[in-house]
Amino acid sequence: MGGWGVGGGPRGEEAASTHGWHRGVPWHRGGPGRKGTRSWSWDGPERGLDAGAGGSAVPTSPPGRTLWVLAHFSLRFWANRGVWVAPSWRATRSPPPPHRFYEKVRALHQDPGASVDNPLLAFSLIKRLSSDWPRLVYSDEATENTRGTAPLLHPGSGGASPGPMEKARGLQPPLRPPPHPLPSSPRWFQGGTAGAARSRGPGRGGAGADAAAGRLRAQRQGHGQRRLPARRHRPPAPLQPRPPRRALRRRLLPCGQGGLRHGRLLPLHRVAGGGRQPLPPLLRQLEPGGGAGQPGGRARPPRLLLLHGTAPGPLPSPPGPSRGPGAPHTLSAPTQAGNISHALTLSKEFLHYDPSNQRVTRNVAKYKKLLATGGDRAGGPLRRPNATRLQSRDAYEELCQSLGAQPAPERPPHLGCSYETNGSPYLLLQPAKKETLRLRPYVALYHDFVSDAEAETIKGLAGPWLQRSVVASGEKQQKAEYRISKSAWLKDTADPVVRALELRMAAVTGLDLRPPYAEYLQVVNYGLGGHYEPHFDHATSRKSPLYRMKSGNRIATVMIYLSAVEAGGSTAFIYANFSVPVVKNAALFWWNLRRNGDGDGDTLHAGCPVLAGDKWGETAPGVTLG
Ligand SMILES: O=C(O)CCC(=O)C(=O)O
Ligand SMILES: [Fe+2]
Repeated sequence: MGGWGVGGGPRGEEAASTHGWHRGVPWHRGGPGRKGTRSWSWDGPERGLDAGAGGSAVPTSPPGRTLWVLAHFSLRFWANRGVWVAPSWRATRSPPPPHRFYEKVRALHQDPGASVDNPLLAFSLIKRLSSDWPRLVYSDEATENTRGTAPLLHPGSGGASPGPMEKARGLQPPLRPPPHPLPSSPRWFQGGTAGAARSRGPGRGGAGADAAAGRLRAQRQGHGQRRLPARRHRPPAPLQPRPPRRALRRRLLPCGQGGLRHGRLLPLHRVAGGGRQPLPPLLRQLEPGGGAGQPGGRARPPRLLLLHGTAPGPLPSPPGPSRGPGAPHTLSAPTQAGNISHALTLSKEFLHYDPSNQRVTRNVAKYKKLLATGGDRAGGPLRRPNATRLQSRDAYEELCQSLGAQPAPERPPHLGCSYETNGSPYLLLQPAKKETLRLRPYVALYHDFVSDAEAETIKGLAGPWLQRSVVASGEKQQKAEYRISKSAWLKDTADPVVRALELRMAAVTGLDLRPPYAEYLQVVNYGLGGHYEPHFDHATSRKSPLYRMKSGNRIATVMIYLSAVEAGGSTAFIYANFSVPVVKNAALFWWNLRRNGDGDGDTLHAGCPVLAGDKWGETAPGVTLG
């Protein structure tokens, strides 16, 4: 005990026991507001019985219940055929639509009362506001309820002369779904929730969670026996796997079992160049604190950063406070999510209340032009073609559900834990604690690679500069739906801690991380549901701009986990069929290229959706051998 390995701990079992803890809001069996099923749903009676003093008129004794159900359905039968049922009866005997509506509202109001500091509750709250409430408000029950209660509220509506309330307010039109997603459900959140849902985390779909748990159980019983989907283009067999260069003979240590729990994750990314893309005018317009079109606005660092650039510029100064009265910052959310038509709707609504706002007036003109010219489609987040049909998707989802490291199918003697100096004087006094996780592809985890203080420093330095992460898309860098996170780049001159980390990484890996051989460190932050779907870190096409960079293709990646996460967030190696849990302060290392310089197809990997917590990482894709 007291060891520091992750390779064979009981994490999978822990994960399984907590899996599926969250069933979301208890909706009706027939689904919210689904036509055809709702009048035959048993939810009304069942909920009435369960609810006790919750206001239900449903009898609790079996004969009474049977009678109630018969009366209930015959009432529905005749009501559906237009036969009048006395409003007073309906009002006192739980008429189905208001009853169901009431139950739904009540279910949504059920709250354990715990603090939203708990990330799971925070997620559940956001989900409730984002998707559950709109579903309820625009449900069939709500519509029927409105219609059904209109005669009660407006006694004159049945006859020729309108009642007093009708006169004042007019007849209520039936509610319709909103033309666009509500402001509370920006795409980034939907992307995040989708990611989390794929991992069967918080959310509805208990059946999915059960199935996932079942798969997980089966998987635990046959360690690493899962069948992977066939690969289309299997790259040539790798040359001998190689540990980092100049590895000295090492003493293998037993890796402690279960000594580590899901930890904090701090990946370090380093990106060559670090140049920045000019802010698209549209975004600059909406930029809080200045930018084009903001008289007197201080020059702001651009919001979009290039993953690869040419001339690293100085670290920009932190964002200043918002300027301009009533700057509609919230409007930038749909714009940045690529939903220009929604941004247009919101901006028009904004102008309704503040017609003199010049900035929003200009934006409205811009959005209209963008929509007319199709420019909105060009700027939206990148979607992966046939993403749902990716061969690797099932394996990705399974690995992410397992929430931890899978034991290697075989445990050759060279897998395990060791102290390493790698021939570096930097490591003589404090050797690196290395856990070799896999040989093909070569993946190692260096435990306690950074201290808590260093992790906090890095997060503090990067925090003000975090922007939505981008991916390479041809010559450009673009936001992508399959990468939901924020990132910032750190030059080694930003702080002595950054420089120290670079030296440590160089010592441990034997790679030269000085410019122009490596990219800047990239700090990544994943919120709830944040994820990075399966990808390669190296360029897979000769046409990629990576090949034209001085540094060449990315030979290896180091990722430091800077924070712990409560659930999810593992780094999954899809083809290699294992995932590494987030271990705070540890650094994950893998080679992206084979010895001959070809990309290693076995390194397809992903950042699993974060289910609870906040995942920070710093990555450094090294690009040349030292
Ligand atoms: O977050 C992770 O676990 C993986 C991140 C990653 O692969 C990347 O940033 O390239
Ligand atoms: Fe990656």
